[in-house]
This record gives sequence, structure tokens and C-alpha cells, in this order.
Amino acid sequence: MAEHTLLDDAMVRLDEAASHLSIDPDVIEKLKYARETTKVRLMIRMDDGSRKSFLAWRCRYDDTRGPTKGGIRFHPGSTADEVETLAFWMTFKCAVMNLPYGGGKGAVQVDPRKLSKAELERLSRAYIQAFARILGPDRDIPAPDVYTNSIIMGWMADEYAQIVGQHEPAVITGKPISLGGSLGRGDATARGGYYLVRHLAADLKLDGQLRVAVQGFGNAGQHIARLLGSDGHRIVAVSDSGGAIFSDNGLELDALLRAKTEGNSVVATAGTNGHEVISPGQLLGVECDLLVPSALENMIHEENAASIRAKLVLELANGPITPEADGILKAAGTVVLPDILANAGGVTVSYFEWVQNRQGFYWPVEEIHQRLQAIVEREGRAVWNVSREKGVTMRTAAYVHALERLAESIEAHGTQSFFQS
Ligand SMILES: NC(=O)c1ccc[n+]([C@@H]2O[C@H](COP(=O)([O-])OP(=O)(O)OC[C@H]3O[C@@H](n4cnc5c(N)ncnc54)[C@H](O)[C@@H]3O)[C@@H](O)[C@H]2O)c1
Repeated sequence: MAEHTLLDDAMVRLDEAASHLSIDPDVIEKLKYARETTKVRLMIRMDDGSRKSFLAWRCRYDDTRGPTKGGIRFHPGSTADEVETLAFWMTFKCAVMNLPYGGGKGAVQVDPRKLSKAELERLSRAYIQAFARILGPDRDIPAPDVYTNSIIMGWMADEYAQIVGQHEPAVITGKPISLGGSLGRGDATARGGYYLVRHLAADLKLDGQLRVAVQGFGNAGQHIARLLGSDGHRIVAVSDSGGAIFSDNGLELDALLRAKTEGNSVVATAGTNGHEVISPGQLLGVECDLLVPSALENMIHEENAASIRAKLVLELANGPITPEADGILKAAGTVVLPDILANAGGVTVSYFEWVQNRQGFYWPVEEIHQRLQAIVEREGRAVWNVSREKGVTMRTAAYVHALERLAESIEAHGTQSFFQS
């Protein structure tokens, strides 16, 4: 039997959305396949003088609505299937938020924790050397993703500038502020999700202090814990790749953040402040109102979805719930705020960074937050309305909302009926 890929799962969502709309078959034909996916081997010199090669990809999935936009992931498990699926999701995410972008994504199959800083810099620059002809502020604009960060984006922007012979900060977003990055990019992904939950709280019948569990404690996970914690909500469980930690009275966030800054897992805080170690599986079953998957894709699947007790799931990670698990959560009455809406704050502030780079005029952080909040609330409300009107989940509603926009753009180039008339 053919292997069931991540992209197959993504197509299930596309077909489901299409079944609620009357759109031209041309649109589906265009969105079923990536426009281009380039695979290369990056060869770098290691500190010990040896050479080592790493597989790398860049996918431009669809650029009908604008230049392709999407992060670069450094992960040992990355594959072409994962890159294309993430690029497909970016296509829909940008359309949900009405950003003038298509979707793209990139990855290097590497465990960056095993590289020295100098090796990491050489690898980041090698990525840009390999893909410079695909990239550009009007073609394809990368950003950070799992295990990449603003320092890496700064090296990459510098490498691109050296290749094209001029300053071109808008080619990449998520840069350090001093190199043309935007204020507010650091916590944008979590902040977008936070604004979404706040905006829909009354509709979702959320009231008072929430109990929150956060799976994955990197950029997205740490910031959502901080934002919700500062509103008085109780973070009762968090996990990272080293394990999970729980406190019924609420975890001490400063201790968790300190552990991460010192390069440790959250489990290093066990035994202090009432923190106790639980298994990663137990985290999903913790008694809470809100579960925030903020790690990797497919973490919530057929085998563990039934253990979830949260009433609401905010998908800060991309694709953390499989279609089978979606069905289980729907049957249990759990509302899922889907990735393409819930974590779109990151790409939205990336868009602001690109706009500021191009206009050469930079906004204060308050303006970034206001603009982000306005877009999240506008599109979050639109998706909520589609969900009510069509009686579908928030995920299907988000896909329907995005697909309508994509269809309009694709159809504007002419459809079968146009060419036959
Ligand atoms: N950073 C962004 O702007 C952004 C934007 C949109 C979506 N996302 C998505 O959010 C997710 C997290 O991204 P990030 O930028 O926070 O990455 P990150 O590398 O900063 O953090 C990832 C976290 O997940 C943890 N993790 C890995 N395997 C785990 C496991 N098996 N169980 C529990 N935790 C595990 C890691 O230890 C780390 O704490 C990804 O799906 C990413 O695509 C990020």
C-alpha cells in the first residue's frame, strides 16, 4: 500500500473545503501540486577540516496571490514531503490573513544542536548560495522556523546581499532589529494566537482564569505561556523535547524560562516550586481549558486524541493534529482553532517587516501590535462566521475562507469556461 504522506493529509483538508464551495476545477488542479520544489546537497567545511553534506529543499508552492513566503526549518527529520506540505499550509495561511503572498517553505535535514556556531553560519550561508536564484523580495521570502532564529536570518540576508551586490533586507524576514527586523516579530506567532483567543473568548464561552497546557516550549510555546500568564491564566503543564512538567497550582514561568535560557529542558525545574515531572503523553490528558500544541506536526493523532480534556485547542504549531484526531476531537465537542489562522501572527508581522524594509520607514511596536490585532480579529471573526453559517469546524471554515480568496485570484486568470466561450 502506498505510504500515507503529510501532503495526503493536507489534501483531505483541501477537498473538504472545496466540498463546501462551488469553485472551478482549475482551482483545485492548481492547488494540488507545488509549483516548484528544488532539492540540493549543501557541502560545508566542518571545524575539524572535514567536509560534510546536508540535504536541503526550497519549495514555492503557489504564487498566484504574490511572492511565496515561508520559513526555513533546520531539523534532522525534515523531508521533501514535509517541506511541500508546510508550503501548502503557508499558501492557505497567507490567504486566510489576506496577505499579498503565496506559500513557500524550506528545510535543511540537520540537527543544528550538533553543529558549532561557525558550522551553523557556514550552513546558513550555503543555503542562500544554493537557492539565491529562487529567492528575492518579489519572488520568494524566507523566515525563521523550527531551530532557526534571527541570527541565522541575519547571516542569510547578508549572504544574499553579497550575492546580488546590494542591500536587500526585504528578501528575508525575522532578522535582528539592527539589520532591518521588525519590532514585535519575536512574539508575533504567539501574540496572534493570544489575540484570537481573547477575541473569540465570549463566543467560545471562556470565562475567568483558564488552565493552560503548552506542548513545546520554544519560541511559540514560551511566548504564549508568558502572554497568557501575564493575563492571570494558570499554566499547569509544559513540555519540550526533553520531557514534560506539571503543577496543579500553576508553573513558575520565570523558572521555566530561566531553564531554557541556560540551555536546559523544562524538566530541569522539577522539584522546585511544586513542579513535578509527567510523561509527554500525560500532558495531553491534563485537566485544562486550553491546550496549545507548539512543537511539531502530527503530535496529536488517533491513539492519543481521546485523552485530551481541554475544551479548546490553539494550534500554534503547524499541523499538530492529524485528520483522524480532528474527527475524534470534533466528536468530543473540542473546538480547534486551526494553525493557518491561530499561528498566522508570525507571517503577518513578517509581512509588516517586509513592508517596512521596502518603505525604509519603521513603525513603533505599539503600531505593530495594533495592526496585528486588527487583522487577527477581522479574519478570526470572518472564519468564525463561516463556521457558524456552514455548520463546519473552525478548520474547515478557515480553509473555505482561504480557498475563496485563492479561487478568486486563480479564476481571474481565466477558467475552462472562459476559454471555451
Ligand atoms: N516561530 C514562528 O514564528 C512560527 C510561526 C508559525 C508556526 N510556527 C510553528 O510552531 C511550531 C514551533 O515553532 P517554534 O518556532 O516555536 O520552534 P522552536 O524550535 O523554537 O521550538 C520547538 C519546541 O518544540 C519542542 N519539541 C520538539 N519535539 C518535541 C516533542 N516530541 N514533545 C514536546 N516538545 C517538543 C522543542 O524542544 C522546542 O521547545 C512549529 O510547528 C512551527 O512550524 C512557528
